[in-house]
Parts: sequence; structure tokens; C-alpha cells
Amino acid sequence: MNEIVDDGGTASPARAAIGDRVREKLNRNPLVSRIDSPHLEIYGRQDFLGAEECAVMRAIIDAGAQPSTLFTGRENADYRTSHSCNLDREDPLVHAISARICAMTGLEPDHGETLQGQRYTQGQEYKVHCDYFPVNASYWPDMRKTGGQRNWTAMIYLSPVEGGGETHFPRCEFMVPPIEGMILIWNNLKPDGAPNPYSLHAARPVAQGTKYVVTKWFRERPWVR
Ligand SMILES: O=C(O)CCC(=O)C(=O)O
Ligand SMILES: [Fe+2]
Repeated sequence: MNEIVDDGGTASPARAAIGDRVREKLNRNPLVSRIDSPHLEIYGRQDFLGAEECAVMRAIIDAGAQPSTLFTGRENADYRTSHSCNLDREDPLVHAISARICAMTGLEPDHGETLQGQRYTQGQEYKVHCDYFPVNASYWPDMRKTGGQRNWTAMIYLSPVEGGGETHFPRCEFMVPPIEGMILIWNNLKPDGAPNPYSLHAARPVAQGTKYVVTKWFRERPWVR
């Protein structure tokens, strides 16, 4: 077996090549809009899922919701207060959504982690964090062996939210309000494949209503479950 060099925190031609491919594909898609932000590659597309599909996914999340955990393994008292649901890869709708995300982005299905559902009720949030793995984190050696660095995140809003619940990119000074059925896709890495600190983001507290999302994180290599 080839020993993989630990380049998780630096520029990487292999990760840069994935970024190039996805960017070119998204730029060619007339249904997808680039959000204008000089330091972050981020795209949106409305009506990625229909109202019925969103309703089915909300019911699945309600049935399987558990308090969210962080990578450190502990439940977190105030950092990520939402409920999460590890979705069943074999579920026909979960499978179809994952396949549609891969078709739109050109990302490889086997590089994608299992779609994860989230539900935020009033006051719940996910404070500012990065989706890429900091290479000084205790869990990085394991992540490196199980698919390596995360590159793109795809997230779909499954409900309108009466107040709050925006996805905030504080270093880029913008936030995206939840719109049911809309997908947001961003590159957590810079074009050279190094982690991009401008990709830091948060789910702002829900002020009124309930927010549901599904998130899919992609790895640079096939994901080992
Ligand atoms: O719910 C959101 O708006 C953001 C979720 C998020 O950052 C994540 O799941 O990694
Ligand atoms: Fe995130």
C-alpha cells in the first residue's frame, strides 16, 4: 500500500485539481449562481429539491434526531445545539439526493460522507467552525487515513425559517438566509488545495420557526466508513 504523505494543511495539486473540475462544472451550469465573494468559492441553486422531497426529509430527520455531537466526540453544551440525524444511505430519497449532488458537482459518490440531517429549533445554532479538518486536531490522524481532507460542502435547506437560521460566513461578511429547496455548495479549500480560513461559517440561532438542513461533506480520497 502506498504511504500517503501528510499534506492536509498545505497546498496540494491533487486537491487543487478536484477544485478546478468542480468549479468548471458549476460555472457551466445555467441553474447555478456563484455568490460574489472574493475569497470564497460558493454557489447556490434554488429548487434543487421540491416541496414534497423536503417534507419527506424533514419527517425522516424528526424520526431519527439525536443531540448533535462534534468531532471531539462529546455532546456540546452550547457550540452545536441542533439535533442531528445520520441518514440511511440505502434510503431511496437519501440515495437520490446524494446522486443528484454528485451529478451537479462532478464529485465522486465514494468521496462523499453519508448525508447528515440537522434540525434547529428556536434558539439553536452551530457556532463558527470550519468544515475542513485542522491538522493539529486530535482526530486528524484518523481522518487522514479515512479519506483525508474535506474539500466541498453541499448543504440543502429543507424548510423556510420565520426568523434567523442564516448560514453566516463572518470572514466574508455575508450570510445566506434559508430558502426551502435551495442548495448551497462551497469549497472549504483555496484554489491551491490548502484549507481556506475564509470558509469559516456558522448557523445563526433560529429566532422563530424550525430550520432543517441536510449536509454532505466530501473528502479528497474515497471515504472509509
Ligand atoms: O445549518 C447551517 O446553516 C450550517 C451547517 C453547517 O455548517 C454544517 O453542517 O457543517
Ligand atoms: Fe459547517
